Amino acid sequence: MLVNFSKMHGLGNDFMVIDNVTQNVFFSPEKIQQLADRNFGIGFDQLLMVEPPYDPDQDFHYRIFNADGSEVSQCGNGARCFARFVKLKGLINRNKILVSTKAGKMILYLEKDGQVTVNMGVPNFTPAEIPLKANKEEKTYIIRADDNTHFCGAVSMGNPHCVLEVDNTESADVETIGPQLERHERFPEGVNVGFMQVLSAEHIRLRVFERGAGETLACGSGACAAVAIGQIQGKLGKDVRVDLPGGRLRIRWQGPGSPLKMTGPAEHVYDGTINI
Ligand SMILES: N[C@@H](CCC[C@H](N)C(=O)O)C(=O)O
Repeated sequence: MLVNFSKMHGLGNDFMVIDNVTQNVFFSPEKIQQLADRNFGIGFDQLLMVEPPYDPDQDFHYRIFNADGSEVSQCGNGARCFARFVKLKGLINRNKILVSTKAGKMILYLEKDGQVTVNMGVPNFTPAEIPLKANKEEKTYIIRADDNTHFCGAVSMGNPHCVLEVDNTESADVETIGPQLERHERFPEGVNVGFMQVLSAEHIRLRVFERGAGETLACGSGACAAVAIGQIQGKLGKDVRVDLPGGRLRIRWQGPGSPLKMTGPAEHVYDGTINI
């Protein structure tokens, strides 16, 4: 069977994107791992499947799979690439796109300057809904791993995130602490781990060790999580520039109860066909 796909990226967080509106493609977790392999496959952090809407008031449904084959409910950089993809492929001709994911509904806007803005919904700090094992909601949780104590904020952006403040993202021990917290027993579904350096109330640096993919050049939902957590901890303002290894995002959040907005680029790299 021949499968058409596009290779895309959002700030170097890269994707294989499949139109499952006009095709009928199914991959097992093992097949996804094989395709994600950077030496033996196409190579990507996440696979994005664009599907017909499950709900009549939406334009599309969008499924997300990590490089390890696990299906997840949110991907911020992927959402921007999804919006660019459906327009590029003529699946829609509007600049406002309504989409559902496993996490709920999102609204995406293709901006005149080529950037994409995503309404990421309301950040959810309720421990059971992140999910995080905790007796009560806190701004900062103390988590012990391998004789080390970590102070981190936690939030669901439709997927689970914890964020640690560091003095310098360049020297942060992302490779050790990332995997320790990713599968920590306090996070029953695993967690994406952000390392945030606060430069000012309007500017942070961020590295993210992603659940199911390892450290990526950028994580959109991770950037949203860092700003939401930084704001409730009193460190950040309402409009924040987030510098990730792959580039910059703008995150705007009016505070608890409001939806958070992310703006950034979405790039098409090439189209391909594989014989499965
Ligand atoms: N790269 C993404 C997040 C992808 C999913 C994540 N690894 C998870 O397991 O929740 C983004 O840009 O948000």
